Amino acid sequence: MNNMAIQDILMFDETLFKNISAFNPEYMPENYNFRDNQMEAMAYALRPALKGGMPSNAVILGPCATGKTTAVKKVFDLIENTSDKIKCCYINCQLNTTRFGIFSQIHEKLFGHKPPETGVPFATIYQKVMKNLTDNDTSLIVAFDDANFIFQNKNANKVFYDILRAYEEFPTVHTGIFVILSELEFRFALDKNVKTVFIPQDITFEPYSHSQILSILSDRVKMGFYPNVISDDLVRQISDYTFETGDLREGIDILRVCGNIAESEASKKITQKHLDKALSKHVSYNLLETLKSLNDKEFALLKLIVKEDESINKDEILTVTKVSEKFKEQTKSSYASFNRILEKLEFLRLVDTKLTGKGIRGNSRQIFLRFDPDDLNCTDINFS
Ligand SMILES: Nc1ncnc2c1ncn2[C@@H]1O[C@H](COP(=O)(O)OP(=O)(O)OP(=O)(O)O)[C@@H](O)[C@H]1O
Repeated sequence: MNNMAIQDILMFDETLFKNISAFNPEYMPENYNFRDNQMEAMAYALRPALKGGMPSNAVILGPCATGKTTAVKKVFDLIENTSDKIKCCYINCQLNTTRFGIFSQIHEKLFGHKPPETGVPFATIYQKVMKNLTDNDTSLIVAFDDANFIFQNKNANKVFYDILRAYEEFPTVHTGIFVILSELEFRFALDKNVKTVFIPQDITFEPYSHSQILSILSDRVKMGFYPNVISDDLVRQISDYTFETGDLREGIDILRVCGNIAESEASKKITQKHLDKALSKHVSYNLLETLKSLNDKEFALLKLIVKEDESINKDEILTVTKVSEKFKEQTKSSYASFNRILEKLEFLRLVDTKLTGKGIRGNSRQIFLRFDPDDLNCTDINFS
């Protein structure tokens, strides 16, 4: 392609998107329906803190993309616009799993900047945060989104105690936590980990019905595209697909991909052909996000498993021992470190392992991939 053609693409300013950010994962929809009961329950939990009392803790539970994060952020915004007596801090636990990391976020919320990364002990930051809350007579509510990631780090659940038991050292400080979880099994893990101090109420986000999905996607179309860019029939088809996958994010993302395909063909409308193309190259949004969240070593191990899995014969199995030896050779990691990384990949449901009944004391384990690497060919994730 010559430079002129590339410039044409960049300068081509006819767009189907009125607001392309309406299809971004972090977009805050103004029109937010179907979650009034849950948002009311959150408001009731937090209300005591407005009057100088102790807020209630809550577990916010529901499958992926049922609006939990959006609802919490909306309630937090409403609370902070109503009163300066409550500071609400939202933590993405995929990005912050250590006590220090989490308290850095709280520090930033209160002081407008993070503490230095090194040289300041955790206790100093903790004292500073709690003293600020005491001096200003403010309560602290912390929402832990995707809190299951915290259980990965053994020390991190101490952070729940750090927050919930603050009143023992700082008697006037009122604190509460919202724990956001998308799988019921983590609810039990949470009980096991912090039972003694954490007696939460459950706020449940049920999956959206077919008609609710259609309504949400139709709204998003109005926000994101110019009028008449996409027909009702196509939006209905995308809703059907979304209902089947059970993940609203997929539907929102397919709308965006359809728009991009139509635009790349200089079409003024999205057609059936564009939708078919979008669906044929669509890869699960969750899978992509999970893969992108891996650090270098985790990705290296996954890559090795993909490679080894491709190279074995149909009648062979891929064993943990074989992969661990190659991984140690490749990265000079210890066996403990390999095991930790493998556990994380299992936890993220990218791989699975099972005992084969063979090997020493029948302890040999087989590794399986839980996704098809070929599905990722048209993405920027590359295993080769
Ligand atoms: N009632 C709704 N109206 C409009 N958009 C919604 C609604 N519920 C969810 N969404 C949209 O769906 C996407 C996923 O929502 P959100 O991140 O709040 O879900 P979640 O339950 O926290 O998901 P996860 O458990 O995967 O983190 C976002 O783009 C959000 O804007």
